[in-house]
Amino acid sequence: MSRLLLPTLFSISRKQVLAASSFHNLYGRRHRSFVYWTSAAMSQDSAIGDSASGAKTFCSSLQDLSAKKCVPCNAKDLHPMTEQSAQELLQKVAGWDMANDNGTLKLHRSWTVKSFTKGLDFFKRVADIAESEGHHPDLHLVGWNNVKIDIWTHAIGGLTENDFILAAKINELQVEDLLRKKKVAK
Ligand SMILES: C[C@H](O)[C@H](O)[C@H]1CNC2=NC(N)=NC(=O)C2=N1
Repeated sequence: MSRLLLPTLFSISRKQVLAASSFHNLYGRRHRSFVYWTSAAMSQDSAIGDSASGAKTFCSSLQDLSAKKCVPCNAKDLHPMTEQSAQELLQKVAGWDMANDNGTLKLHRSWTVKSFTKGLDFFKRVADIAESEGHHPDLHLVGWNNVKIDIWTHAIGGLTENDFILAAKINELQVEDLLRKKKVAK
């Protein structure tokens, strides 16, 4: 990144980010990465409040979700993410879907495990992450070997970046030993 660009990038304020975003909304979305950056910046802001400069937001939005930490859900300026921002972040959590449950956006993913007890082992591995993040999923074990997980931020009745961070960390779990082998089509 050229030296000239770096200071300007690090001096971007939230207002400039929002102006740039509306510019892009008005004049088409030629640079998907920029739109991603803007929406991620806003969703990042909504998660941690107004950052003093775009720099912190800019840097953190480049960070991989699984390397980030969840913030306390009682943070006063935590707001539900817009469906558009959620769609952008959904691209970063492979295997997860988003559903609108009576107006509440939620993340959802399911797995087939080898046995009922392997399903409980799966829950334990997820629980360890949830406890360390202070952010918790809804866990379901149905039909004895189907693990289904829903994630949303209960405190605000919608999706925040916390939910995507938790989903990304669940995706990093080593669970191959618990999963039923996929049937190979003959
Ligand atoms: C203070 C602390 O952040 C809250 O009690 C947490 C606990 N875990 C949580 N998990 C989820 N998914 N949503 C919440 O609102 C939530 N709140």
